Amino acid sequence: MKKTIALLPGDGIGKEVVDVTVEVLKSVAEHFNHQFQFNYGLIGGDAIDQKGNPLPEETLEVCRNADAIILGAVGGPKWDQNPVELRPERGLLALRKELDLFANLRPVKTFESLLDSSPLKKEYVEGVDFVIVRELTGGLYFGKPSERIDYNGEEAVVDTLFYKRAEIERILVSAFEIAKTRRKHVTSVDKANVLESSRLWREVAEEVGARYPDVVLEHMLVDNAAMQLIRSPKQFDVIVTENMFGDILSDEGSMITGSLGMLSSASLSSSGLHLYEPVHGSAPDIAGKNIANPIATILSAAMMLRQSLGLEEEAKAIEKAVDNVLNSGLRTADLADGGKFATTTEIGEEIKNALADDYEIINIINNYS
Ligand SMILES: NC(=O)c1ccc[n+]([C@@H]2O[C@H](COP(=O)([O-])OP(=O)(O)OC[C@H]3O[C@@H](n4cnc5c(N)ncnc54)[C@H](O)[C@@H]3O)[C@@H](O)[C@H]2O)c1
Ligand SMILES: CC(C)[C@H](C(=O)O)[C@@H](O)C(=O)O
Ligand SMILES: [Mg+2]
Repeated sequence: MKKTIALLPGDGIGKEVVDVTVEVLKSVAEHFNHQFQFNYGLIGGDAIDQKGNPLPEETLEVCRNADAIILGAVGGPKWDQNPVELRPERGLLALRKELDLFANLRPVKTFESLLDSSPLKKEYVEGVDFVIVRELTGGLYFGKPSERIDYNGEEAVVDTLFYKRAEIERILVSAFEIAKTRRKHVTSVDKANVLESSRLWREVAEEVGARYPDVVLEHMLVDNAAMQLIRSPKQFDVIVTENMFGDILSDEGSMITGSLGMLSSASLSSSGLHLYEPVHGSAPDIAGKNIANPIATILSAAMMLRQSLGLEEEAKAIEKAVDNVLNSGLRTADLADGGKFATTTEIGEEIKNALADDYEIINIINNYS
């Protein structure tokens, strides 16, 4: 199979984790006889420095001509004082909007070998398996006005939480469709006791829910949801929520697995061109040290193989290799609890080795069948 993958490493550890992920994908391509063409694009701070624009037109073209997109992360202190249109995050938001990447899936699933790495007690995290379906192209992130204003001579500021009914409906439909393939339970998270946007959200959730009689719909206020994620995370199957609530709850959810460096994501569009990225950011505090955990990005690549390229066996091979490496006790610093740790590139190498062992087994089985 011949496929084109757009690579947008971005800033900070984004580059380090994407580099390692590409090596893993090359190994998969070689062994499963695929041709992956990797086309790079600039985004974020790097793009501002080189092109004066956090999302240059060339990058959009690279994405539009690809079968799928992998992104590292954007941002860093170097650009934090820039005017809003020259902030790295603007590049990512513009990309999400341009490509209509409205459904952000963030699976939170614990790994047996990492049960002791979570700050939560083992009995609370064992068996946790839910997915956050985060609306990604609306809400507070995109509503206008969003600006500083003069309010009767006083400095003031306004951000706008804006949703069209259809935008709420399509993300809820996505959540229910996903729930149908899982444990058939949707928790719709909102702040309906305060926000009008949440009251419309709840109304639409009820309407969409009625079309899925086999799926249980539950509403939960976001402050309670933040608490329930820690108190009893196993109760969740599919959490669907608006853009900013999803951003916050997914970073919180990541700690159930032990580290933000473990959480992968897929941003799905209406057009079929999807983007895959770790949930974490550019981590300026550890950038350039070769100590970042690349697993979130590697698992995002597995999601890409499954969802965008239809390569289920290859996706499973990566997930199994990650599992094997973690089972062997190897950890990046974020999971090593102050003990001995492996570097970003070492983890990548070990995942490639684990893949190679797996291919060998596949070959042996094929030769005997
Ligand atoms: N999708 C994205 O591109 C994205 C996401 C979040 C934040 N950001 C940007 O990243 C910059 C830094 O933001 P932040 O520090 O709040 O969030 P962050 O996610 O970059 O880092 C938060 C903490 O988690 C650690 N961490 C994150 N990923 C890790 C990994 N793979 N391995 C080990 N440790 C990891 C970091 O070292 C840091 O201590 C900001 O400019 C922000 O806008 C970008
Ligand atoms: C960098 C930032 C714009 C982004 C977001 O808030 O969506 C990030 O935190 C994420 O979770 O992907
Ligand atoms: Mg975030």
